[in-house]
Amino acid sequence: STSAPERIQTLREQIDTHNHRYYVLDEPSIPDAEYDRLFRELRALEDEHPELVTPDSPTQRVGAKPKGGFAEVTHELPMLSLDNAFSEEELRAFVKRIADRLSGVDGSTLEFACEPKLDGLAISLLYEDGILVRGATRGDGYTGEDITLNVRTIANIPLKLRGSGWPQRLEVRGEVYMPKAGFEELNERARARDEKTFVNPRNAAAGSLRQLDPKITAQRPLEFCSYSTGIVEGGELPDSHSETLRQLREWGLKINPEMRLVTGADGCLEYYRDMEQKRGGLAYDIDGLVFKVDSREVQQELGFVARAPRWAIAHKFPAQEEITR
Ligand SMILES: NC(=O)n1nc(-c2ccco2)nc1N
Repeated sequence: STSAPERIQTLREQIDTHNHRYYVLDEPSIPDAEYDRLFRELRALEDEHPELVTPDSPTQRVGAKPKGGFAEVTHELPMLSLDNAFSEEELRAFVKRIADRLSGVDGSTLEFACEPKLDGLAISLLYEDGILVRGATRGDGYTGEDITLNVRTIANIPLKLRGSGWPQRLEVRGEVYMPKAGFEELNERARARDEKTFVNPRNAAAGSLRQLDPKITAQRPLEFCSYSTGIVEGGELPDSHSETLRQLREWGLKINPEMRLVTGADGCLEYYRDMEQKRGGLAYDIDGLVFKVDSREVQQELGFVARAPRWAIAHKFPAQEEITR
């Protein structure tokens, strides 16, 4: 028969793989009942052998409520916001400004990575030696709140990276959001209990993440989607943004399946028209799109203006008349 440490290791690997397939690849691999059985067996073995419990075990997602408020986190690299474009002209002007700054580059051949702009809460995840060590809100871009215990409860945020080859210190940035269906169900339950409801999924996500008690956060239908990196130490990332996102997916992080590579302002505007059509049918709220110069070298050449990167723009949809939910 296999020893407890061996059985625990096997169960963890199986559960991590099922989680990856279910939450990141959207390809569930076993029936829920079978998954629950594995999870219960692991929890029972860890109860019998508490000395074998490690923070990255799938059973260690929901911690105890910390005394006092959230600790503060200073972002080593500021999490800057994005400049906005509200029209085709402004989008074209953005691309032209970039081309003008890059000697001899024709904007129509410049590659852009396009992503939906998720309407949630921006957070930072810090992985050291592949282990999730900290989660923080964006805050004002320079200082945020330490919400590590809360982000650990979000099922599609890996507690440890998959595969290998990640930098010793890797900061992953992305959005925590609440899918529309989860938002409706949450408000339905709140109404049934005469509790307060949330105005929209963005507020619901913010409210759920900034709960002091992780047990409450754990009950909220939150998801994470990564869209950029911050600190990278002790290792290399691919040369382009789109390749970096694909690498993050290999390491177990969710990226948005609507991400596309296009060329020039025309390519961005075609993506804008496509996504304007798809928007209503998406499982989550978006308030625009984000276009980023794909080449990291060109991003570094363009740098940032005081407030936002020169190399990225958020192209917002016209504000929807307040739809009654
Ligand atoms: N909110 C959102 O979906 N974002 N935000 C960025 C971003 C902000 C700064 C660099 O990239 N990218 C995406 N998809």
